[in-house]
Amino acid sequence: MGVLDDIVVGVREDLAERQAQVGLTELQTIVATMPAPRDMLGPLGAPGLSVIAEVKRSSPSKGALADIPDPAALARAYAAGGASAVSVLTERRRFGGDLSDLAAVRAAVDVGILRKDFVVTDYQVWETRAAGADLVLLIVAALSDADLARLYALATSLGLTVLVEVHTAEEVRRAVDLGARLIGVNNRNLHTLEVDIAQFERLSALIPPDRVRVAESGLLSVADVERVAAAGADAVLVGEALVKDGDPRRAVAQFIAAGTAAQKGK
Ligand SMILES: O=C(O)c1ccccc1NCC(=O)[C@H](O)[C@H](O)COP(=O)(O)O
Repeated sequence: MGVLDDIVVGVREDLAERQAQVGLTELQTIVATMPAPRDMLGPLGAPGLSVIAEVKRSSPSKGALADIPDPAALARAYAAGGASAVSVLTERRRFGGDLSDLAAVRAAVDVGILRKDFVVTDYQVWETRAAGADLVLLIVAALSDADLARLYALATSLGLTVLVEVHTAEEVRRAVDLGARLIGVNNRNLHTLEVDIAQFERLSALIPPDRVRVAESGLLSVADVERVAAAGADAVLVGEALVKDGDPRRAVAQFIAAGTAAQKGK
């Protein structure tokens, strides 16, 4: 069993506990009273490089990354630096996250919020919307075509923008066939945890130009961000480099400026 399969087993166990506490009907009642999510395709595809800045405490590949006692404060720094969206890892066992982090970030910033988790059921999509997220991640490698299509349709019907994550040429094909508007190339292989930022360079050309392209994972320096921006990234999703930086506001602003310049020079 690869790392991704292992993570999903734990996610399903934790999910069963939450479902026993809050039923689907209760979530649907909450959602019915909520304002519509922000549409994030426009901001992420706007001219210049957009940054999706992640709240990430730990990871299977690197272990503990940063104490983040106040996710809202970190999110405010990201937004002040110009981040278009904040990604909140809500998986508990491997990433030290929680849905309450997302709620705290929602209350603190007015930019888009991505729920970064391993979404494999309809319940999680409703839960994402009820928590106040604007975007949800669907990982192609974790889903059959039928599940991917059903979850995508549900999420879009709830007003969520879906970030469809791929890592191989075959997964790009599945994402494009699905009609995904926002496609993220994860430079990290979720079965082996190997990272290679050339993966974005290889797959970017396979994504039709009318889709918004996100380069995800392993972007640790300005040079890395410049590289993917020159290869066609409209946006980058960055965790480790930002949570380990003593000045996340400045780090986000620097990535935006460098990436935007690299897009123009390509
Ligand atoms: O980060 C991991 O080790 C990881 C392992 C298995 C599944 C997912 C994983 N990360 C989730 C993410 O997608 C990243 O947190 C995100 O792309 C940011 O990556 P980074 O900038 O490398 O922290």
